[in-house]
Amino acid sequence: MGNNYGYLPLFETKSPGRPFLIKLYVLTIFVAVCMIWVYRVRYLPVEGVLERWTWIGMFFAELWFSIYWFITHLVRWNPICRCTFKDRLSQRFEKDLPRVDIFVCTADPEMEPPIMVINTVLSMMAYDYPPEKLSVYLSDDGVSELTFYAMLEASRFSKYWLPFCKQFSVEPRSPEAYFHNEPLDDHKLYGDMKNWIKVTSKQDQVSEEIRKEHKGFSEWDFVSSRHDHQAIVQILIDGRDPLAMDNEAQRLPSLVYLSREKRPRYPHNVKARAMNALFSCIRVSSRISNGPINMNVDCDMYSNDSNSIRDALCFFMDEEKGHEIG
Ligand SMILES: O=c1ccn([C@@H]2O[C@H](COP(=O)(O)OP(=O)(O)O[C@H]3O[C@H](CO)[C@@H](O)[C@H](O)[C@H]3O)[C@@H](O)[C@H]2O)c(=O)[nH]1
Ligand SMILES: [Mn+2]
Repeated sequence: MGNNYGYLPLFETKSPGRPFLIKLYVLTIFVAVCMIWVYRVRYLPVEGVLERWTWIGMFFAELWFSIYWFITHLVRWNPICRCTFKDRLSQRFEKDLPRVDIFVCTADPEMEPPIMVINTVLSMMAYDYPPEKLSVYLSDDGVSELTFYAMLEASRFSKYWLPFCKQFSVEPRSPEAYFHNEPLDDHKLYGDMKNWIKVTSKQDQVSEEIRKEHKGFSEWDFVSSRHDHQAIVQILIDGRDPLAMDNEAQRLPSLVYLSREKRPRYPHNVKARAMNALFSCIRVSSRISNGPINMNVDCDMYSNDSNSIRDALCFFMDEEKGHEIG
């Protein structure tokens, strides 16, 4: 590492070029656009104030759209693509890969149903990355007991889902997306979990039986409202604990539920403040995993490629060109 003798890059920048016919097509439109400008300037009406100003108005509208069109095609004229070499990343850095903290944000259990949120969370937990170096945090601005319950279910389901993904190279690793076209009866575990969450969502409160399953539910005894409550941090899976294992006896990534403190009269600045609670000096993650690489996703965006972290690290960790991009 760091020894540039026999250095092989972790990524490559290629120019696929733009086919000649597309370039020709764009050029013909460009010539046509120029002819419209010439026409507008040459045939400006000399009589009639209204006609004259309408003509000038049309000219400026066309000018504005042509500039927009021109800029759009200028940036597409010579496209480039970047390819990563994940095998080289593994060879050089597998033992020294950095810890990665992933933050998923949610804010409203009605607009962002907990089953969707945990599908995003599960797809992040299932990244192809050393589990002891991966932590997934859910920031819940809706301070919803139901979302916490769904996270508890997800922590249990992950013990089956993660080894299943690895064994069968599942893509994408969101269970809902993967089982999309298949009857849920064939995937009983996921079907059961989904049903439980659905049934619980229909009730006003999480039942007493469920509340007994985790001490974290007691936090909700002190929640006055969505805008008035203490900070809640619950570590559902502690990846630092070597005994946190899936059902194939492999280590699991950390899974943390967080709802930042909110009090009336204090602005809570939507997602931005939630990110501060996660990232800044009072950063919750710094006390748990403190990963130098952080990633943020909205709860409605599951990962559709289990190699995304490794792809990103190829850009960050390339010894010679990494600083140009990462
Ligand atoms: O008080 C809040 C409000 C929202 N969110 C979360 O922030 C994300 C984005 O909010 P949303 O209202 O869904 O905005 P979108 O237009 O879907 O999101 C785009 O626009 C946002 C604001 O420009 C960016 O922050 C997002 O990354 C980007 O995907 C969602 O996960 C929300 O759950 C919070 O965490 N706390
Ligand atoms: Mn959104």
